[in-house]
Amino acid sequence: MRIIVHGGAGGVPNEPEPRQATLDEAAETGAAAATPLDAVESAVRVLEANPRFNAGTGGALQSDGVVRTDAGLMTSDRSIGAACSMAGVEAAVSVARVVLAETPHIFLSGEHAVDLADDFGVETGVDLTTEEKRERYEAEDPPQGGPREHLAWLETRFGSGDDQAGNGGNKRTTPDHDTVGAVATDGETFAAATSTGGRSFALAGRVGDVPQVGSGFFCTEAGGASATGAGEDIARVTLSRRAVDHLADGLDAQAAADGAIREFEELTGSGAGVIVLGDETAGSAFNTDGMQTSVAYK
Ligand SMILES: NC(=O)C[C@H](N)C(=O)O
Repeated sequence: MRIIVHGGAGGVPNEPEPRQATLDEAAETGAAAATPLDAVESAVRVLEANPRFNAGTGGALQSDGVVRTDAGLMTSDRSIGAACSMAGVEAAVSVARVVLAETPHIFLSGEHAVDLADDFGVETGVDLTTEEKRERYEAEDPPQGGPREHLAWLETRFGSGDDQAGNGGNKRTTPDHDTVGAVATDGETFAAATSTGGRSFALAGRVGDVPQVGSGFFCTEAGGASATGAGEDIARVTLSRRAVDHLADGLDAQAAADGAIREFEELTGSGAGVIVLGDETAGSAFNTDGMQTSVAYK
């Protein structure tokens, strides 16, 4: 098994070493798995369980102070599973896998996704909030009332506090850099997965690129990709699909990642990163200040 994992694109993390050690552990865990789907699920679960990453435990708080998790995965035969807006679910990637394996659908949301998790043995009711993120939220004088009040509150706080409309607003320095993802191959088939707590102080119920096929993740027989960064802008350009299309056009994984990020920047002026795995090659690219990755092979 060959696997590449990422720990999110954004600013340079405060403590890169322990994060890198966890990414290496995730890659090793995935490389030891039996199938590419098992590989990406098990690798992402290592990262979801670690509060240093904005996925599962340690996820970003939305405007109402709740962490809601999103994840998506896909295999090269175009099987897809995604789940979003789940309160109290650490292993979002495993819920996505339940959607893929156990339902005739590709995407489930909110309380129904949590019910599905519960019924299929994925733990629910987990406290995903870290003290540090709770304190950061409380210090921002949280909004009361309905969505209009929340929108007024998040105007100056969401992400890096810049314009949310695209057009270069979601700057490269966005602090929300800890989404996680993995792409794996056994030499014959591929799988890709991405998982996140979203973006800090987003409107309660907001869902970004991560569980949207082609945006946060994509996979065909040409290879797979997992994206991270300003989710609204990633969705605008379907970043992961773009990277995999470059593989299908014959580029190697590094050139595919570079091309996709170059186009993303030209089209949005925003910040993101992507990991790509093709036939023989792994690649990654980002236009933010940092993105940690790890590759393993067994
Ligand atoms: N840090 C991230 O990658 C955030 C994620 N792309 C989202 O918008 O939900």
